[in-house]
Amino acid sequence: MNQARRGSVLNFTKMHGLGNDFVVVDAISQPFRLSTETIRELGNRNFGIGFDQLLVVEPPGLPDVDFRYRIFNSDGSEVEQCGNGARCFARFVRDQRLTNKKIIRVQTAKGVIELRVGKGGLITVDMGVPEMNPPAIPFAADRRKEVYTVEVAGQTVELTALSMGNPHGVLLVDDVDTAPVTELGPRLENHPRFPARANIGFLQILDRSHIRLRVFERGAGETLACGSGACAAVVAGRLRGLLDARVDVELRGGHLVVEWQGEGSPVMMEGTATSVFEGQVRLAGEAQPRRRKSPGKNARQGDGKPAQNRQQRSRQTAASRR
Ligand SMILES: N[C@@H](CCC[C@H](N)C(=O)O)C(=O)O
Repeated sequence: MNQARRGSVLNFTKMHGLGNDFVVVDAISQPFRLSTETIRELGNRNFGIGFDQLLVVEPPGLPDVDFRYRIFNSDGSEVEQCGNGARCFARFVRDQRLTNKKIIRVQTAKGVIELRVGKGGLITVDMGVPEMNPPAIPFAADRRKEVYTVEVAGQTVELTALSMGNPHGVLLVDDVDTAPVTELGPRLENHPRFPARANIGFLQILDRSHIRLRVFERGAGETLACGSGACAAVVAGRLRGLLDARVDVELRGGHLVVEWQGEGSPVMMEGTATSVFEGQVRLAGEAQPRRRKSPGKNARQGDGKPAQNRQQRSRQTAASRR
């Protein structure tokens, strides 16, 4: 096997959706394979680049699909869904000229999602049909309910459990500013009733079409916004009979519009995607095998760690919101 010199360079783009921030990597045009440890190091805000999620663009493995979309939390875990990431993914593949389509079909670990690039840079994501069946979430319960009681930290809380492709628990609170996000968030994320862990949303209803939301994300902690969490919150509010079909969701980092017509319908989410800068990181450790001239469909390249003398070049420093 040919070996490139140690310390290969990985090109990336730093992006965010309402402050939920991402490092996005094109794994079609460059070799990419990172260990869990390296992803954690790159995600570290003090010693790495810093991100809530790492998003990887790969060639699709299915017909009639444009790309494969892989998502890693900053703790290194690979997950099924990321709503804000999906909007950034759509903007990234167009900015990088990997496609010029306005409707982009993307393969995720939980099926195919569709991204639509609209006017003014707004991107709409069809997040799929929410799943409320406990084993499919997964959530430990003998039957489906709209509201479950859960014992946590010596108290009983009520939550709605559902999957948006990834697992969510949603609690109703009077005021998100005083909600026990950092106390209950990590405990519920790791609660035994969520065997795959979960994202925990704290939902405040302002009126039937306006909510406020904070989300303690699985594998990333509290983020400024969570797209799948916003969808889960609207579904939870609708299941409880508290919300209309189209809802403005106010998160700490900005607003999203989420629409759900009800049982059996997909959830639609609309919002912005922002590109912040492009950079390079030099990866030390394991040598990166050279990419062959015509890589096979599933070709994967070596493993690497961020080097001590990491270089990041900022080619575009001003954030450009579209
Ligand atoms: N920030 C995301 C969700 C990312 C994945 C999540 N932390 C999980 O583990 O399921 C979003 O915008 O949906």
